[in-house]
Amino acid sequence: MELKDLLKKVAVLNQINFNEKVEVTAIAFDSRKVIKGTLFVAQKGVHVDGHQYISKAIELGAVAVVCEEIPSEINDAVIYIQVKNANEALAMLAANFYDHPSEKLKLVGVTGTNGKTTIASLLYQLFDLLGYKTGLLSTVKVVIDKNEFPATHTTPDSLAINKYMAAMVSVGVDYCFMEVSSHGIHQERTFGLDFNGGVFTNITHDHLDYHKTFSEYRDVKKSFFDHLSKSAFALTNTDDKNGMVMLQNTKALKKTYSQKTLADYKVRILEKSFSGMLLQINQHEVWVQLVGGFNASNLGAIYGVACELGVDEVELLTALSQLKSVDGRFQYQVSKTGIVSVVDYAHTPDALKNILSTIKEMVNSSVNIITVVGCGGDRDKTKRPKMAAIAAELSTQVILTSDNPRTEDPNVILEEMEAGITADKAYKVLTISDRKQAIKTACKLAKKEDVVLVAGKGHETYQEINGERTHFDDKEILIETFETLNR
Ligand SMILES: CC(=O)N[C@H]1[C@@H](OP(=O)(O)OP(=O)(O)OC[C@H]2O[C@@H](n3ccc(=O)[nH]c3=O)[C@H](O)[C@@H]2O)O[C@H](CO)[C@@H](O)[C@@H]1O[C@H](C)C(=O)N[C@@H](C)C(=O)N[C@H](CCC(=O)O)C(=O)O
Ligand SMILES: Nc1ncnc2c1ncn2[C@@H]1O[C@H](COP(=O)(O)OP(=O)(O)OP(=O)(O)O)[C@@H](O)[C@H]1O
Ligand SMILES: N[C@H](CCC[C@H](N)C(=O)O)C(=O)O
Ligand SMILES: [Mg+2]
Repeated sequence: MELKDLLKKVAVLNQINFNEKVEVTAIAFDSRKVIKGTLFVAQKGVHVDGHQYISKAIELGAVAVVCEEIPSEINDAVIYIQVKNANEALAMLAANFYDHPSEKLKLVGVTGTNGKTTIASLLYQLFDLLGYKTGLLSTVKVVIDKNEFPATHTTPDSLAINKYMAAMVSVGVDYCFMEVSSHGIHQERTFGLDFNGGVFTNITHDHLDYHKTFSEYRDVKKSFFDHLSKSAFALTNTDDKNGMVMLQNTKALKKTYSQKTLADYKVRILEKSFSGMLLQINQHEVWVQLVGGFNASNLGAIYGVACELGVDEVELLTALSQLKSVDGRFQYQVSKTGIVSVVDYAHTPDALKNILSTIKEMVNSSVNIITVVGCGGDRDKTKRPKMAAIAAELSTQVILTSDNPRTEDPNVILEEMEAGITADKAYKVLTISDRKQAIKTACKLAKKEDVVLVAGKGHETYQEINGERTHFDDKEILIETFETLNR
């Protein structure tokens, strides 16, 4: 593609050696991926400044460089383009390179601390059931119609987003549902995408290592709605105290969903059990196979999105009742001696509180709830004591364990979790750093009808220790353990 076409709508401050006819064959923001004919975008990252790799990129064949600061030494054979914000420039370049695929899809983004994967994946299932070709960008996987690809991020970089969306367009995908993480918004990964709608789930404690304050984290989420267009809809959860804040400055059509207050999409739980819930959504009754108050809320959002996208209500209700739980989100099984085990991706204080409250509401008071939980390394440290305290408050017994220690010492993470346990709860808490042993111990402690909750990893099939990932699957270990124990 010629450079002039690639640069459309990119806010250029300055150019050196400019030649609009130069052919660009690829775009890269990582110097290690540069090949001959590439346009290299230098981004200021969290760890290093991409500007220091400009010469490496040129060595490998970059013909043009987009950067925020022009280097002091210039190569006459290379074009330098200065921009104010390299992340935004990358997003525009990617959209131009792939011919604006987001404009050719009906695209809905889901943001919030918890529920993004659940809502986006269930929307994928729903529209697939309704017979549409559908795409999904989620924490668990990327799906292009029926083809699945592993996900690297909740919200991939803008180049990958546009590439995936172009692939969706090329196979005739109509609808695309994507998770929009706060990192994604802050790093402009979603900049310039043409959203038909946005959904806000909730905002609670997470990622305060990255965003520093809660209000900064909230404002980043809000900026997603600030940028929606007039023809899009903005659907918010008014049960969250920041729900209406998200819509304050949006030009989009404002819509609400709620379990507690009057809303455009109002949900009530009429009946609940481990096998599903009877819901009332806007005067319609529907039996769903998902459980938990938070899923009733998620289904309110899904119903709202489908209605805003024009799906027929009768068709919608039938399809809603067919939705199956998402991988690693409240996945439960019952052992042959009647012990219930639940695997859930709850890795924030709020999610852990919700999942435990949901379990408590569904069992009688004689049932023991044994929770196995850890906190990830190189992530927000302030959630550690909070998650341990919640587990101890709402469980009969707690086993604190490891969850992707990454580059941190697992024992230090566990000490930081233990700091949240008050003396009166200490009797019910064990610490077993080895996650497999922790799960096995929980299974041994459980009796008929007791519930073993293994929280934090959900769909993940690895444990990351010191940068190395080894196979680890909570569900597999539960099955294996119950089999070996013959319980
Ligand atoms: C903290 C964070 O968000 N980091 C993301 C960021 O990396 P970074 O800022 O650390 O990059 P860096 O290493 O400082 O490098 C800066 C620049 O130099 C370039 N570089 C670097 C080295 C080199 O040799 N050559 C070169 O050109 C890099 O490509 C980059 O453009 O930009 C990278 C490229 O887009 C991302 O892959 C990376 O995600 C990392 C892997 C990550 O773990 N991100 C997590 C925290 C994240 O984004 N999570 C959210 C969801 C969380 C949630 O909702 O729960 C997500 O959307 O997945
Ligand atoms: N609407 C909700 N409100 C609160 N908790 C929820 C909600 N939906 C799901 N959860 C809980 O939060 C956990 C994570 O849910 P989910 O994976 O859908 O969130 P996410 O926003 O995609 O998270 P991530 O940012 O890590 O990708 C679930 O396993 C469940 O315990
Ligand atoms: N998207 C979240 C996932 C956390 C999952 C948990 N298992 C962990 O590894 O900390 C993050 O990257 O912070
Ligand atoms: Mg997710």
